[in-house]
Amino acid sequence: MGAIGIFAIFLSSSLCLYFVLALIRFLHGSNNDILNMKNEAKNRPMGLSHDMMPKVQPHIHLMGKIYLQWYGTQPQLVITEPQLIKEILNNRDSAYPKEEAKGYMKRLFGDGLPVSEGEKWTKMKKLANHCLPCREPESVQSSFSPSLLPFLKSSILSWKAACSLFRYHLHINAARRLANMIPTVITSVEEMLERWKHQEGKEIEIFEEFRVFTSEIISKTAFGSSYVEGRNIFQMLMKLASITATNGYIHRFPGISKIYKTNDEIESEELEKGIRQSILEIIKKREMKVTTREVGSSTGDDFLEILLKAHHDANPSRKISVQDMVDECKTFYIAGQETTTTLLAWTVFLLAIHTDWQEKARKEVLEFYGQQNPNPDAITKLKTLSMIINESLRLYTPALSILRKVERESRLGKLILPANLLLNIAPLAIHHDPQIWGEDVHLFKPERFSEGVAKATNNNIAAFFPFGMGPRICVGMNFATNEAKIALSMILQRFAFTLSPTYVHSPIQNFTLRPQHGIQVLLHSL
Ligand code: HEM
Repeated sequence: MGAIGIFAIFLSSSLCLYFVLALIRFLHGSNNDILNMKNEAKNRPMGLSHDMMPKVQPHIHLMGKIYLQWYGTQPQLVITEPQLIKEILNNRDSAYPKEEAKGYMKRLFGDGLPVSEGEKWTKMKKLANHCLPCREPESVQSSFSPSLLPFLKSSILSWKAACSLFRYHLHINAARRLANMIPTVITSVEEMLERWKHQEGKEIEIFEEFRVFTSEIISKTAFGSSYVEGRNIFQMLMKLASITATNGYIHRFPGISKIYKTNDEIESEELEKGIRQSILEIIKKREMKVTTREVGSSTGDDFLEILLKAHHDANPSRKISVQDMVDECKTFYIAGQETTTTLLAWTVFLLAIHTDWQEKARKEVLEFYGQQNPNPDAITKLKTLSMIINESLRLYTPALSILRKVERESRLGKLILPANLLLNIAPLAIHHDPQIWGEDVHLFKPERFSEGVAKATNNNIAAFFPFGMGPRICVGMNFATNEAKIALSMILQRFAFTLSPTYVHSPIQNFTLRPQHGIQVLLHSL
């Protein structure tokens, strides 16, 4: 039968594994090992050591770079082999779809874009791409009407021409969206930096600062409302995300929640209802604005406006429901804010330690804008800042897990995977693999990216994928990196910063990879 057959049988005896893993967990300590690391934090160097990854969960090493761990009540394969990752994420036969959201994940995302599949996903992705500065090859295919596709593909020339035309349209569209978002981002950075002025020479906690900032940006650009209006939703979503993160790996017998609900389950249900109610109010307000709007005036084509238009679309195949609108609003709040906050906070942290790179980045910013505000043209040319952001995304990858399931029995490399097996792709582990990045993998060296991502990864696209890859690549990738570049440029123009002696290094997994005790820096006006 061979190793492959034995492996398949091994996986199917899931109940047996449940007890094995429970025992390992008992022997190794709690499932919150990474959370418990704070006690050792003071003695730890300022990095993320490779051995932190396996410690996230008790696991069994299966073969090569494949591990087995337990997710809730299901076994999960943790894959840290780039070749296999590429195969999974680029698969186009629906062999590795997203797992249907259940329990806490369902309450958090509903059936929104990150968890939906099939036609619904295509429809929602188109809507999201419509309002964010994006560029992804998948859009080429999905943007032509299905009835036109056979005609366009009938000749290689007409297909190539259609793709070029579409790419040009995307380029113009992306540039327009970037130009649209810049004034909003600049205003919010200015407000944040105005607060910072009064902290000259004092300590400031930047994770919280960036949380407020990114919340405001996503509110304004996606919903046209202010952060204050959305504050309640944010607080509830953050609480729900935190409960989801802590409960993700907790073992409960299937169906037990129907008989007995934990405090977290009760609280998460209430949060879900509260979030839905608040989002419905924002939608209602906007709907009233739209109906009473004077002819010719517009609140722009922000995401909410695009969702509302789709909700009222006369064509049933394009129409979306009220629940779809709520789910997508939640997605934008959660996916758009938490990840970008993490990126900004760890980048400032790294620059606060590596003041030589802080100086280099400042020099570049001053060369491009002087004391002027960032402009679309210069933003795309900030090479040093892009290298720094990439290195920050490599060392402190915000999204720790990319989850898929095996739809039907499939061959992956040398393995035959049984249907319904969960796959956990771990970008952080790949980004910290010394075999890919060299022995200095844990060091902050933005120069790795001086000749682009392809060169840094030896053309191995699956060696660096902080935004995922393939059809499900992040729709907010350009939005997030542009937002980060604008904020960092404006900070560098006005302040020098160093790490405060009170800072305790303790990165934890709580939905994203975040600093458990915040990041304290000392500000010096320039
Ligand atoms: C530094 C910032 C960000 C990081 C690191 C990040 C990371 C990711 C990753 C890894 C995925 C792929 C998940 C998968 O394949 O299962 C993803 C998907 C997604 N992201 Fe982001 N993201 C960021 C910012 C944003 C922003 C600003 C938005 C929205 C405004 C956003 C919206 C989404 C959505 C809707 C998806 C689902 C796409 C799909 O399933 O087709 N993200 N993101």
